Amino acid sequence: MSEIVSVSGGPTKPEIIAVSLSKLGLRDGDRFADIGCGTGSVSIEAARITRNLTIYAIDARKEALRATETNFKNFNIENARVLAGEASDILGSGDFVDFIDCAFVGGTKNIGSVLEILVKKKARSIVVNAVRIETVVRTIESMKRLGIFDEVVHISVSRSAPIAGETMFKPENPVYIVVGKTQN
Ligand SMILES: C[S@@+](CC[C@H](N)C(=O)[O-])C[C@H]1O[C@@H](n2cnc3c(N)ncnc32)[C@H](O)[C@@H]1O
Repeated sequence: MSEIVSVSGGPTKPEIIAVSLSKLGLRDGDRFADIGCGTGSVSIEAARITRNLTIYAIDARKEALRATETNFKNFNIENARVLAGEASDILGSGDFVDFIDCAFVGGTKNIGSVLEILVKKKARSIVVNAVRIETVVRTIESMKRLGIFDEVVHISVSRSAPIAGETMFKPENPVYIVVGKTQN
C-alpha cells in the first residue's frame, strides 16, 4: 500500500476525514470539489466510498498540487482534475463546470465567496474544516446568510503513544467541521 506524500498543512487526519465524509453524504456519480486539496487525501478517501466520482481538486500552492498529483497517481484515482489557483477564481470562472454536487473545503481563504459560488453551482452538501475560531464564525455567518447552515461538530482526537513500555494518549489539534446543506 502506498503512503501519502505529505506537504505542510496536510494530510487531514483520518478520523477528521471519516467524520467529514460521513457528513458530506457522497453519492454515486457525484461531481465532488476538494477545495484546498493539500495532499489530495480527502479525495482519495472519497473515492473509496464510490469510484464513480468526478473530482475537482483545487489548491493555490504549487507544492500541494504536486503532492496531490503524485498521490492520485499512486492511489489510482481516476476522473480527477487538479486545478491550480485561488478557489473562488477557479470555481467562478466561465471555464468551470456549471454544477457541483458536494464540496469539501479544507482551505478556507475567501470562504464567503467560495460558499456563495458553491450554492450558485447547486451544491447539495458542503463540509468545511476549520481550526481557527474566527474562520468558524465567518463560515457559520456565510452559511446562515446563504440559508444552508446545518450544524457544527467540534472534534478532539487523542492518539495512543508509547511511554516507558506502556501507552499514553497525545491530543491532536481540535477541528471544527461546519456543515451546509441545501434542498437539492
Ligand atoms: C489544511 S490544508 C488542506 C489539507 C488537505 N485536506 C489534505 O488532506 O492534505 C489547506 C490547503 O488549502 C489551500 N487553500 C486555502 N485557501 C485556498 C483557496 N481559497 N484557494 C485555493 N487553495 C486554498 C492551502 O494552500 C493549503 O494547501
